[in-house]
Amino acid sequence: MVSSSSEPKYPPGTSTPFYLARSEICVDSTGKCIGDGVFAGGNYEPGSHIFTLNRPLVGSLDTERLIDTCAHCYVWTEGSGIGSRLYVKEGTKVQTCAGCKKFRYCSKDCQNDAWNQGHKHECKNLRSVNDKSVPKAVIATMEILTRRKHGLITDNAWELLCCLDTHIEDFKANGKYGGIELMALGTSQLSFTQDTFSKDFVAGMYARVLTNSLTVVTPTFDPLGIMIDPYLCHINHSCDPNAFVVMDGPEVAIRALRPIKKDEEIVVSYIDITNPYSRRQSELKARWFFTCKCSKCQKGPTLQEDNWTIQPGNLAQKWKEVADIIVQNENFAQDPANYVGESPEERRVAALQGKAFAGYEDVQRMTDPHQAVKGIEDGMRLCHQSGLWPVYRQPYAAFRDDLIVNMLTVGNFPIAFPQCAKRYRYILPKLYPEVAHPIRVVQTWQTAMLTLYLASQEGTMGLAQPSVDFSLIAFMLIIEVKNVSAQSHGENSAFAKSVKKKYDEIVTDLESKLGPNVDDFVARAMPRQREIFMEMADWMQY
Ligand SMILES: C[S@@+](CC[C@H](N)C(=O)[O-])C[C@H]1O[C@@H](n2cnc3c(N)ncnc32)[C@H](O)[C@@H]1O
Repeated sequence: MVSSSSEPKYPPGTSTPFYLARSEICVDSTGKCIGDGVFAGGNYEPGSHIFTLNRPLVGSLDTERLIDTCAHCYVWTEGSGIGSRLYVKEGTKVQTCAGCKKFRYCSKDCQNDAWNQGHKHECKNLRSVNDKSVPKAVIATMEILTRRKHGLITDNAWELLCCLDTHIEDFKANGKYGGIELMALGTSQLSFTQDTFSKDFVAGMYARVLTNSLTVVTPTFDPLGIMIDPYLCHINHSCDPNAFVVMDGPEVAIRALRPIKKDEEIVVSYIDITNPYSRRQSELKARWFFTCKCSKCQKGPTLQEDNWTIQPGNLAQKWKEVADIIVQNENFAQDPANYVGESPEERRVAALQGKAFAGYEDVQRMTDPHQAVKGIEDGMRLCHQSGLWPVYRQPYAAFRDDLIVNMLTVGNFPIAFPQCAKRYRYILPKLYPEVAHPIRVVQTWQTAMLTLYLASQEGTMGLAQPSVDFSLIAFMLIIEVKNVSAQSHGENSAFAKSVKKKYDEIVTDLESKLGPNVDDFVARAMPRQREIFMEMADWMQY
């Protein structure tokens, strides 16, 4: 293995300096630093851009996304029918590569660029497995090996990639190494690189992909696949991050969430940091093999993520009985991820929490939105009726996000809308206190576009009341997003531009109706519409 030095290394083509160096976060049990991290080369204000890479070294789409997403620029051609993905050009379609019949591209340019960047060496190989589904981590590893073999990965990038920890010993300890060796064998054959890389080296690279990849996302954070990059993959985790990753097509930007001082380590979140302490710790240990000691984790289960609405001892009799049945039949209460405490009351709550998270995981695997809605509603009822969950505690809040997405998919806008209002009022400010937090921004945008859609419908689908002006509520939300999208996504991002375009359209429309008095009208009417929208947050019982 190539050892990394603490000497700063700047990636070519980045617009703002950052550097890689020994991280004080990654330490072994004796406190010795054992890993690298990415450090700020300058001071950064919240919402400012730290650096951008034109594209990650390698990206690999989820199997389900191979059919509707460009394998080069990652434009996802499906998705929201209510317009929250306005940054996708109308009519964008993908066409299958005639060679491999596996990847699809949205244009000749994308196909040609992908060909030159490595697909020409992989196309034939992929064709041989055309009718079989190949795991994305295998495809990513295959691309890394093939591209290095053909001189398409520089020595510097290769050295940095090889510095990343394989966690082989951890995989041996958790019994998963056998599976890794098997996958590595398949990857070697698929990449035709047996003459270049040993079996063990390929297993190490495959393991690196498993433990170092980041998620490829759309600008509205729909997950599309995984990416590996020698620079990005050096960024360490914190449950209290000072930066976030945002994508604009293939471009990956790191932006500041909080003030970052020169030489401070840049940290992002690998997981959903709105989860309770024990769940975060378990997930990080299981997937990335470390114990998080960030400022938030050091406070243990004492922060808002771990709040319950009632004390475990005050659970209603009916829910005690439900919990006891779960304790007898499932092992949720023993799972450290659900840990609440040792007393019988706390173990009951742990069992209910485990049941809720298991239900949430089941929903993630469901492809039929009607079936998913049923699973989501069961989960939300458990969280609400047990009286334990505040609306912002997970997985209650995550169930609501999924409910909104699925209600939009099945066209049930009269339910989706008040749920969006509830999320906007009670959940987003709590979970994402920074107004330019990208998740808060895209979820507010989703609500804005739904409201605009409702404004365009005759009778507003039964939601209309004489005092409600859906157009104005939509305009209010659009203004809010427009004011922060440069911080969350970057001024020149396709997302920020699509928001600005929609804002301009609405202003033009209002001017045509109201003449030059738009500002007066908005200033007069908006506060009342905001109040009405806030009242709508209480329309749904849960
Ligand atoms: C994507 S890599 C980050 C780069 C890594 N530090 C290195 O030098 O290879 C992920 C790995 O870094 C380590 N890591 C990341 N964040 C950490 C943290 N907050 N505390 C301890 N180790 C961490 C873990 O070993 C994890 O599996």
